[in-house]
Amino acid sequence: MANYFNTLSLRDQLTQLGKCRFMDPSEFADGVTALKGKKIVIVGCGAQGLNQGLNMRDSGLDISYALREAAIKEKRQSFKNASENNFTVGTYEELIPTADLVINLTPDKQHTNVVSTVMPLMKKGATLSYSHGFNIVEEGMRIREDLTVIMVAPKSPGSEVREEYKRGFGVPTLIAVHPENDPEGKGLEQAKAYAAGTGGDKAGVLESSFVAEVKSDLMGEQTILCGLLQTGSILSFNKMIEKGVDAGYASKLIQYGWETITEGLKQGGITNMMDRLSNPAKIKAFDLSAELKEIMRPLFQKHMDDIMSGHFSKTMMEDWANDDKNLLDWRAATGETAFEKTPAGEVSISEQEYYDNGVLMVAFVKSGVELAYETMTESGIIGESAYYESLHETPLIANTIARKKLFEMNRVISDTAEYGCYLFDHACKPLLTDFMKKIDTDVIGKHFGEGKDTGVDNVRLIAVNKAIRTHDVEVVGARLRASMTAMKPIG
Ligand SMILES: NC(=O)C1=CN([C@@H]2O[C@H](COP(=O)(O)OP(=O)(O)OC[C@H]3O[C@@H](n4cnc5c(N)ncnc54)[C@H](OP(=O)(O)O)[C@@H]3O)[C@@H](O)[C@H]2O)C=CC1
Ligand SMILES: CC[C@](O)(C(C)=O)C(=O)O
Ligand SMILES: [Mg+2]
Ligand SMILES: [Mg+2]
Repeated sequence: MANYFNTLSLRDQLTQLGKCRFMDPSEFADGVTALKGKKIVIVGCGAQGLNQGLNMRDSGLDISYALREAAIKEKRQSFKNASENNFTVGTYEELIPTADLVINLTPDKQHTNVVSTVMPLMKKGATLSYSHGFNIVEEGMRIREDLTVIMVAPKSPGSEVREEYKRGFGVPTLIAVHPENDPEGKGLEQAKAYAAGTGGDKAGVLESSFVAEVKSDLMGEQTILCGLLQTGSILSFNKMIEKGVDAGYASKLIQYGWETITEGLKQGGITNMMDRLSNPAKIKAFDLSAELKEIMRPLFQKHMDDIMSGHFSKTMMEDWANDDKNLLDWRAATGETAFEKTPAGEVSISEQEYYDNGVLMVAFVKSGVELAYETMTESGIIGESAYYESLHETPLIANTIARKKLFEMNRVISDTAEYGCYLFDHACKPLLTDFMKKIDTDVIGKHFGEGKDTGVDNVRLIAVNKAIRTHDVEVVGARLRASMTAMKPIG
């Protein structure tokens, strides 16, 4: 199998990378009708499998789970997830031949194996769906010509897919139809109905392509969403310990700080997050962020280049073939960091204190969101896609760190995201050595400017505010957030 993206002409690569249309809510007027009464079988019942299935069943669809025999016999977690929620569970042989739609929600590493096993069992004219297109785009998986191939990719961890649905909304979702597999022209209608079933249509759906989803998803998760939150956590914690800040306080500031400051991001973008700081702290965060952007830009560009060329997927697949040696070593090393091992102290930290004592964290978030957005859009990915994969999803990932630190983040995200996160973190930490030498507790651990003159130069403040507000991620973000709030909850 050859990397599908690399087999395309440059013109086709650019067309597919640039495919991105924000769909009008009226396009979802038929809801789940295109899948109503159809037999839907989900393969795998993990982070995405369970939560998407629960939402679709609550939306009136017929969902069951096909698991490998050993998982059923040994009553593994996937079996418990499905059976304890009263879903029908069966083997591939029992359920796949009956399915109109087979949804593959197993880890990306297993897709070639799973799809090769499932495909011969699928009935003629059925549909196969993915929530991430790695297998199609990076591995070049070829699917039987009579089958329709679609993608419905929630821009969120599975836990949030369910929580947002229960709140009456959903998470933004990318949908796509594989251009090589739409023999009956029904792919888009089915993908729309599936997105409506998960609640995605209530938060905004982009009609995209497998190529655009894969290249933007990999870039977001490796850099701002997971990689930089990991690097920022470890470096900020170590600095506070070096400077004598109480370990329990430092641990709590980081564990819950990302969630608190990115709540500001979620509500009103980088502008609002920065506006939560005092004027002098805002200017300091702006300057730190500019410095961070200069240092990290080549690393962000390397990640994007390696994702585009297929180098990233090639090296990750080599690790798969090597029994996940790098992944497992990096996972173990993360578990041994002082941040992971130090419990959050029983101290009270007010919402505002997370901003005032976490100016460096604000600078990390601003630099990472802007760099990820800039690097993606410079490579042909459309602003809306880049927004979802940078600014929009950062608070959702920050929520996972608040639950159980980096362990929880890396447990909840896909194995592909976890691998990319560690890869970035191991390259980024050494790059920031000199930068971190200059950092003191005024920007991490203590209140910035406490007891000092809070005056600022008006001209500088106006220039800083203008630069923050006119960044393209803010312009695109304000438009998308306005359309999300205009959408109605699930009826
Ligand atoms: N994690 C996330 O939040 C997101 C994930 N995605 C995508 O969703 C897909 C699923 O990822 P995710 O939910 O993280 O996966 P998980 O690792 O959470 O789920 C794994 C599931 O697949 C089953 N499984 C594992 N290995 C095999 C195998 N060899 N054969 C058959 N079944 C197997 C497991 O069951 P058992 O081992 O018990 O048999 C389990 O039910 C991926 O394509 C991912 O990129 C997209 C957006 C976000
Ligand atoms: C951010 C990681 C992700 O892409 C996701 C939750 O969207 C993943 O692969 O887990
Ligand atoms: Mg993703
Ligand atoms: Mg991903």
